[in-house]
Amino acid sequence: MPIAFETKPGIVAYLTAGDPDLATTRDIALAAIDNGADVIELGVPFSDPLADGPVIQRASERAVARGTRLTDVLGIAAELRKARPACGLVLFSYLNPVVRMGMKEFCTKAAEVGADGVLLTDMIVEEAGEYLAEMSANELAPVFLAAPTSPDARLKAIGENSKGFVYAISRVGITGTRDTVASDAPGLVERLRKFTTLPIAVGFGISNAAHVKAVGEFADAAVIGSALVALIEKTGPTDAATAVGSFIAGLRGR
Ligand SMILES: O=P(O)(O)OCC(O)[C@@H](O)c1c[nH]c2ccccc12
Repeated sequence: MPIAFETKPGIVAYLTAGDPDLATTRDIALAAIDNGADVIELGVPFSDPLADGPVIQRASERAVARGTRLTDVLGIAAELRKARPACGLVLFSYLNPVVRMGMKEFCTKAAEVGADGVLLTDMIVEEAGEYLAEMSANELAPVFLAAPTSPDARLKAIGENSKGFVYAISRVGITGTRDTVASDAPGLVERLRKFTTLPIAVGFGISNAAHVKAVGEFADAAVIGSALVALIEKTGPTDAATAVGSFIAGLRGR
Protein backbone atom coordinates (compact mmCIF):
# COMPACT_ATOMS: atom_id res chain seq x y z
CA MET A 1 0.00 0.00 0.00
CA PRO A 2 1.53 3.36 -0.92
CA ILE A 3 1.70 5.96 1.85
CA ALA A 4 -0.60 8.88 1.07
CA PHE A 5 -1.47 12.09 2.88
CA GLU A 6 -5.10 12.75 2.03
CA THR A 7 -5.29 16.17 3.59
CA LYS A 8 -2.76 18.92 3.94
CA PRO A 9 -0.99 18.76 6.22
CA GLY A 10 -1.05 15.03 6.76
CA ILE A 11 -0.65 13.71 10.27
CA VAL A 12 1.83 11.05 11.31
CA ALA A 13 1.18 9.75 14.83
CA TYR A 14 4.12 8.21 16.68
CA LEU A 15 3.34 5.69 19.43
CA THR A 16 5.71 3.69 21.59
CA ALA A 17 4.39 0.14 21.22
CA GLY A 18 3.74 -1.61 24.53
CA ASP A 19 3.12 1.56 26.54
CA PRO A 20 0.99 1.13 28.55
CA ASP A 21 0.51 -2.34 27.01
CA LEU A 22 0.26 -3.82 23.51
CA ALA A 23 -3.52 -4.13 23.34
CA THR A 24 -3.90 -0.49 24.41
CA THR A 25 -1.32 0.62 21.83
CA ARG A 26 -3.43 -1.09 19.18
CA ASP A 27 -6.62 0.62 20.41
CA ILE A 28 -4.87 4.01 20.58
CA ALA A 29 -3.60 3.56 17.01
CA LEU A 30 -7.10 2.69 15.80
CA ALA A 31 -8.52 5.79 17.52
CA ALA A 32 -5.75 7.92 15.97
CA ILE A 33 -6.53 6.60 12.48
CA ASP A 34 -10.27 6.99 12.90
CA ASN A 35 -9.82 10.61 13.99
CA GLY A 36 -7.62 11.74 11.15
CA ALA A 37 -4.07 10.35 11.43
CA ASP A 38 -2.81 9.33 7.98
CA VAL A 39 0.15 7.29 9.13
CA ILE A 40 0.96 5.43 12.35
CA GLU A 41 4.65 5.40 13.21
CA LEU A 42 4.74 2.35 15.43
CA GLY A 43 7.77 2.58 17.70
CA VAL A 44 9.73 -0.45 18.86
CA PRO A 45 10.71 0.27 22.47
CA PHE A 46 14.47 0.25 23.06
CA SER A 47 16.57 0.47 26.21
CA ASP A 48 18.87 3.25 24.94
CA PRO A 49 16.73 5.66 22.91
CA LEU A 50 19.49 8.18 22.25
CA ALA A 51 17.47 10.54 20.08
CA ASP A 52 14.56 10.72 22.49
CA GLY A 53 13.64 13.21 25.17
CA PRO A 54 12.33 12.28 28.63
CA VAL A 55 8.72 11.53 27.60
CA ILE A 56 9.55 8.88 25.01
CA GLN A 57 12.46 7.63 27.13
CA ARG A 58 10.03 6.91 29.95
CA ALA A 59 7.54 5.25 27.60
CA SER A 60 10.31 3.05 26.16
CA GLU A 61 11.48 2.13 29.64
CA ARG A 62 7.98 1.12 30.69
CA ALA A 63 7.43 -0.91 27.53
CA VAL A 64 10.82 -2.64 27.79
CA ALA A 65 10.15 -3.37 31.47
CA ARG A 66 6.91 -5.08 30.45
CA GLY A 67 8.94 -7.31 28.15
CA THR A 68 7.78 -5.82 24.83
CA ARG A 69 9.88 -7.34 22.01
CA LEU A 70 10.24 -6.59 18.33
CA THR A 71 8.13 -9.67 17.49
CA ASP A 72 5.33 -8.32 19.70
CA VAL A 73 5.41 -5.03 17.83
CA LEU A 74 5.18 -6.91 14.53
CA GLY A 75 2.16 -8.72 15.94
CA ILE A 76 0.41 -5.43 16.74
CA ALA A 77 1.28 -4.14 13.28
CA ALA A 78 -0.44 -7.18 11.76
CA GLU A 79 -3.56 -6.55 13.83
CA LEU A 80 -3.64 -2.89 12.80
CA ARG A 81 -3.27 -3.76 9.15
CA LYS A 82 -6.16 -6.27 9.36
CA ALA A 83 -8.38 -3.78 11.17
CA ARG A 84 -7.58 -0.80 8.91
CA PRO A 85 -6.49 -2.04 5.48
CA ALA A 86 -5.89 1.45 4.06
CA CYS A 87 -4.02 3.18 6.89
CA GLY A 88 -0.38 4.17 6.50
CA LEU A 89 1.81 2.01 8.70
CA VAL A 90 5.49 2.67 9.32
CA LEU A 91 7.58 0.60 11.71
CA PHE A 92 9.98 2.76 13.69
CA SER A 93 13.02 1.32 15.44
CA TYR A 94 16.54 1.92 16.55
CA LEU A 95 18.91 -0.29 14.61
CA ASN A 96 19.90 -2.56 17.46
CA PRO A 97 16.71 -4.68 17.82
CA VAL A 98 16.58 -5.05 14.02
CA VAL A 99 20.17 -6.19 13.76
CA ARG A 100 19.55 -8.66 16.55
CA MET A 101 16.66 -10.18 14.60
CA GLY A 102 18.60 -10.00 11.35
CA MET A 103 17.99 -7.37 8.67
CA LYS A 104 16.66 -9.84 6.12
CA GLU A 105 14.27 -11.50 8.54
CA PHE A 106 13.05 -8.15 9.85
CA CYS A 107 12.30 -6.78 6.37
CA THR A 108 10.55 -9.99 5.33
CA LYS A 109 8.41 -9.94 8.45
CA ALA A 110 7.67 -6.23 8.17
CA ALA A 111 6.24 -6.90 4.70
CA GLU A 112 4.36 -9.99 5.88
CA VAL A 113 2.55 -8.07 8.63
CA GLY A 114 1.52 -5.41 6.12
CA ALA A 115 3.74 -2.46 7.00
CA ASP A 116 4.14 0.16 4.26
CA GLY A 117 7.46 1.48 5.38
CA VAL A 118 10.26 1.41 7.91
CA LEU A 119 12.13 4.18 9.71
CA LEU A 120 15.37 3.16 11.40
CA THR A 121 16.53 6.12 13.51
CA ASP A 122 20.22 5.42 13.47
CA MET A 123 20.50 3.95 9.97
CA ILE A 124 22.45 6.44 7.90
CA VAL A 125 21.87 6.47 4.19
CA GLU A 126 25.58 6.06 3.42
CA GLU A 127 25.61 2.65 5.12
CA ALA A 128 22.20 1.45 4.04
CA GLY A 129 23.16 -0.96 1.24
CA GLU A 130 21.78 -4.20 2.66
CA TYR A 131 18.81 -2.44 4.22
CA LEU A 132 17.86 -0.75 0.94
CA ALA A 133 18.20 -4.01 -0.97
CA GLU A 134 15.93 -5.82 1.48
CA MET A 135 13.42 -2.97 1.56
CA SER A 136 13.24 -3.00 -2.19
CA ALA A 137 12.95 -6.81 -2.38
CA ASN A 138 9.99 -6.60 0.00
CA GLU A 139 8.41 -3.54 -1.63
CA LEU A 140 8.71 -1.51 1.57
CA ALA A 141 9.34 2.23 1.78
CA PRO A 142 12.52 3.27 3.59
CA VAL A 143 12.00 6.61 5.35
CA PHE A 144 15.20 8.51 6.15
CA LEU A 145 15.69 11.38 8.59
CA ALA A 146 17.08 14.68 7.35
CA ALA A 147 18.39 17.23 9.87
CA PRO A 148 19.07 20.97 9.64
CA THR A 149 22.76 20.09 9.95
CA SER A 150 22.72 17.63 6.99
CA PRO A 151 24.85 18.97 4.12
CA ASP A 152 23.35 19.06 0.62
CA ALA A 153 25.19 15.91 -0.48
CA ARG A 154 23.50 13.97 2.28
CA LEU A 155 20.08 15.53 1.58
CA LYS A 156 20.52 14.40 -2.02
CA ALA A 157 21.24 10.81 -0.94
CA ILE A 158 18.30 10.91 1.48
CA GLY A 159 16.00 12.24 -1.24
CA GLU A 160 17.13 9.65 -3.76
CA ASN A 161 16.85 6.67 -1.43
CA SER A 162 13.68 7.45 0.53
CA LYS A 163 10.25 6.23 -0.46
CA GLY A 164 6.84 7.13 0.95
CA PHE A 165 7.97 10.39 2.49
CA VAL A 166 11.07 12.11 3.81
CA TYR A 167 11.22 12.98 7.49
CA ALA A 168 12.62 16.46 8.16
CA ILE A 169 13.80 16.88 11.75
CA SER A 170 12.80 20.42 12.69
CA ARG A 171 15.68 21.02 15.09
CA VAL A 172 18.95 19.63 16.27
CA GLY A 173 18.48 17.73 19.51
CA ILE A 174 16.03 15.23 20.90
CA THR A 175 12.29 14.54 20.67
CA GLY A 176 9.93 16.41 22.98
CA THR A 177 7.10 18.93 23.02
CA ARG A 178 8.01 22.59 22.45
CA ASP A 179 6.32 25.97 22.51
CA THR A 180 6.99 26.87 18.89
CA VAL A 181 7.84 25.24 15.58
CA ALA A 182 11.63 25.44 15.11
CA SER A 183 12.77 28.25 12.85
CA ASP A 184 15.15 25.85 11.07
CA ALA A 185 12.32 23.75 9.68
CA PRO A 186 11.13 25.77 6.63
CA GLY A 187 14.70 26.19 5.39
CA LEU A 188 15.41 22.48 5.66
CA VAL A 189 12.20 21.60 3.81
CA GLU A 190 13.08 24.07 1.05
CA ARG A 191 16.54 22.56 0.69
CA LEU A 192 15.09 19.04 0.60
CA ARG A 193 12.63 19.96 -2.17
CA LYS A 194 15.58 20.35 -4.53
CA PHE A 195 16.31 16.66 -4.13
CA THR A 196 12.93 14.96 -3.90
CA THR A 197 9.35 15.14 -5.09
CA LEU A 198 8.17 12.94 -2.20
CA PRO A 199 5.98 14.43 0.52
CA ILE A 200 8.01 15.92 3.37
CA ALA A 201 6.92 15.37 6.97
CA VAL A 202 8.24 17.61 9.72
CA GLY A 203 8.72 16.26 13.24
CA PHE A 204 10.33 17.11 16.61
CA GLY A 205 8.44 19.44 18.87
CA ILE A 206 5.13 19.54 16.98
CA SER A 207 2.73 19.61 19.89
CA ASN A 208 -0.61 21.26 19.08
CA ALA A 209 -3.06 22.35 16.38
CA ALA A 210 -1.31 25.71 15.83
CA HIS A 211 1.99 23.92 15.20
CA VAL A 212 0.34 21.54 12.74
CA LYS A 213 -1.17 24.48 10.89
CA ALA A 214 2.20 26.24 10.82
CA VAL A 215 3.86 23.11 9.40
CA GLY A 216 1.14 22.94 6.74
CA GLU A 217 2.35 26.29 5.39
CA PHE A 218 5.63 24.82 4.18
CA ALA A 219 5.55 21.01 4.44
CA ASP A 220 3.20 18.13 3.60
CA ALA A 221 2.76 16.44 6.96
CA ALA A 222 3.42 16.88 10.67
CA VAL A 223 4.73 14.14 12.96
CA ILE A 224 3.38 14.18 16.52
CA GLY A 225 5.11 11.98 19.07
CA SER A 226 5.84 13.23 22.57
CA ALA A 227 2.56 15.15 22.83
CA LEU A 228 0.66 11.88 22.30
CA VAL A 229 2.94 9.79 24.48
CA ALA A 230 2.65 12.35 27.30
CA LEU A 231 -1.13 12.33 26.97
CA ILE A 232 -1.15 8.53 27.20
CA GLU A 233 1.08 8.68 30.28
CA LYS A 234 -1.22 11.20 31.91
CA THR A 235 -4.51 9.51 31.01
CA GLY A 236 -3.75 5.92 31.87
CA PRO A 237 -4.72 2.73 30.00
CA THR A 238 -8.51 2.89 30.24
CA ASP A 239 -9.03 6.31 28.70
CA ALA A 240 -5.92 6.65 26.53
CA ALA A 241 -7.54 5.69 23.20
CA THR A 242 -10.42 8.12 23.66
CA ALA A 243 -8.06 10.91 24.75
CA VAL A 244 -5.74 10.39 21.78
CA GLY A 245 -8.71 10.23 19.41
CA SER A 246 -10.01 13.61 20.65
CA PHE A 247 -6.53 15.12 20.55
CA ILE A 248 -6.02 14.11 16.90
CA ALA A 249 -9.50 15.31 16.00
CA GLY A 250 -8.56 18.63 17.62
CA LEU A 251 -5.40 18.85 15.51
CA ARG A 252 -7.63 18.46 12.49
CA GLY A 253 -9.90 21.21 13.79
CA ARG A 254 -12.78 18.76 14.15
O1 LIG B 1 8.29 13.54 20.03
P1 LIG B 1 8.24 14.62 19.03
O2 LIG B 1 9.04 15.79 19.42
O3 LIG B 1 6.84 14.92 18.62
O4 LIG B 1 9.02 14.05 17.74
C1 LIG B 1 8.60 13.01 16.84
C2 LIG B 1 8.65 11.64 17.24
O5 LIG B 1 8.35 11.40 18.54
C3 LIG B 1 8.96 10.41 16.44
O6 LIG B 1 9.02 10.58 15.10
C4 LIG B 1 10.23 9.87 17.03
C5 LIG B 1 10.30 9.19 18.20
N1 LIG B 1 11.57 8.87 18.48
C6 LIG B 1 12.39 9.36 17.51
C7 LIG B 1 13.77 9.31 17.36
C8 LIG B 1 14.35 9.91 16.25
C9 LIG B 1 13.54 10.52 15.27
C10 LIG B 1 12.16 10.56 15.40
C11 LIG B 1 11.56 10.00 16.54
